[in-house]
Amino acid sequence: MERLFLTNLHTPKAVIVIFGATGDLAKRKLFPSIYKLYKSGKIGDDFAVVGLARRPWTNEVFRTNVRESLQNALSMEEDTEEFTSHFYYHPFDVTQAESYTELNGLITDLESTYNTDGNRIFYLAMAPEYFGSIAHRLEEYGLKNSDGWTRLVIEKPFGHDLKSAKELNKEIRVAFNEDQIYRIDHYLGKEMVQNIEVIRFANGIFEHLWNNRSISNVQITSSEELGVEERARYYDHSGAARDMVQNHMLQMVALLAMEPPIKLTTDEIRSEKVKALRALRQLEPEEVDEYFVRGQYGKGTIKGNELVGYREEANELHDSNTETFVAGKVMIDNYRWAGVPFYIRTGKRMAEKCTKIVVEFKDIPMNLYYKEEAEKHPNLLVINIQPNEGITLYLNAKKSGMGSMAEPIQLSYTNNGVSGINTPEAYEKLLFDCMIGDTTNFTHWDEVAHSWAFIDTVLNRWQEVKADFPNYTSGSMGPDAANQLLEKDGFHWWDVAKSE
Ligand SMILES: NC(=O)C1=CN([C@@H]2O[C@H](COP(=O)(O)OP(=O)(O)OC[C@H]3O[C@@H](n4cnc5c(N)ncnc54)[C@H](OP(=O)(O)O)[C@@H]3O)[C@@H](O)[C@H]2O)C=CC1
Ligand SMILES: O=C1O[C@H](COP(=O)(O)O)[C@@H](O)[C@H](O)[C@H]1O
Repeated sequence: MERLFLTNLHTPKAVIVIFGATGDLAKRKLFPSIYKLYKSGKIGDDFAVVGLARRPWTNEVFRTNVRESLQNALSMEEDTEEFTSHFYYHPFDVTQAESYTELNGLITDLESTYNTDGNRIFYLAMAPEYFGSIAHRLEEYGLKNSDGWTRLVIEKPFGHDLKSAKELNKEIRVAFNEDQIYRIDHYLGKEMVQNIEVIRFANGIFEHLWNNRSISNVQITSSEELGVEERARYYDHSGAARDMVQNHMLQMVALLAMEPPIKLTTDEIRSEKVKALRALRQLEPEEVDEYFVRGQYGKGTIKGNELVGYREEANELHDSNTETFVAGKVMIDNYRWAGVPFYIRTGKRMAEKCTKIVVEFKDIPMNLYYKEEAEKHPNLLVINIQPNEGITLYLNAKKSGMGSMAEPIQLSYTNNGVSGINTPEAYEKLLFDCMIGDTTNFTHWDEVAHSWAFIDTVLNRWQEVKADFPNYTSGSMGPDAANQLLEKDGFHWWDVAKSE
């Protein structure tokens, strides 16, 4: 594939410094994303990447590693020599002060070689315990004193609870302003997550109905087939609530629930999201079991593969009480949403990999076109986030033939089918946003804080009471209690996957 140059406008220039460049995230997500930006002409030749980690690699070993990552992630055999010539490796221990002085020298040299105007991105793809001290040392050793802009990209998790998140934020804010901090939530880079706002606010037919008068409930599912993989150490300390709910799931809730922004600016959009998160109903500890369900997978089968349970995945997990599944009922106590439950559900080792949102509309007062009550089908708006990208609207229409009975029909839009191209990977979009200084799709501190405040109550309650795990089979859609959560409100999870 030839490299494309999409625009004559200035492409962003920067030295991108990746802390943790020998790690999994860099290899699986960051290198392929930078390559796709390069191939699509979104970044030109004025960039360099400095990879940092402790192992004693050379530039050549690093570049070979980058090439392998591209082959694996993008299944391609292209010549990437020119691209990888922009990559430099510097053995570096983040805990050693002298490393930072040497790093500053290397970046300064590369800035003149690659004409990057002193713009620097520091991407922390490392364990979170290092985030605060790295930010502090970047300031202390003058790495922020360049002629251009400096930006700090921080991976999740941002803290372990509200208290630790506040401490971390305080440490980082000593060195960087809020507008220099890019807290990544990769769901905000997904095409259809970004589309939620457009679907809502660019369509009169939805915006009029988008409230408690017309919507009975909203369901957000993000299910994974994968188990804990190689991440037992991290995951067992985290669990599904911290790993997925505090960030990705509540971000989707905020986008679905927010009021229309008065302008499409970062501040206006963020301010509306923050207001929605502020309106989350804070639970009392004794209410947690009524609103939330936790689960941990046992053994089972997915696509014909027999799989062990979570506790058998690694020695240190043998008596783990960590949840690999969460379902919850989230209430938003404001004028628009009073009384409308937002049900969320996420877990590992579930039946399929799928993220989707189902908005269920209220029934009309009288429907004469169905003989049986049970046959009636409410209108649903389904937003398919992944693996399929698109929207399906479920309506009722006349059954073909004699009579005037109704049946559900679907109006579908598939994103890939219409545009004819694969949508960019989330990290690709977010990296580009960072290079052009757009923080809209990154999480502001206030969003992080409100999300932690909400989820802390649930976690504290779970900490007190040992769960009866395992309680769902690998390959299922979670424990029965997750179904009962909706049934007691007169709803059920919509399994709309097979029909699409
Ligand atoms: N992997 C993923 O899919 C996702 C990861 N994340 C987040 O991204 C971050 C990185 O995750 P991941 O790549 O999986 O982690 P890995 O454990 O694979 O990588 C950690 C990296 O840190 C380096 N490192 C460790 N200690 C030091 C040190 N003292 N000085 C310098 N470098 C050090 C390691 O290299 P070396 O041993 O050579 O020093 C390695 O490059 C984490 O915050 C994680 O939560 C978020 C979403 C998804
Ligand atoms: O942040 C995370 O997300 C992934 C799921 O992301 P997706 O884009 O594949 O849906 C999850 O596997 C991981 O545990 C979590 O840290």
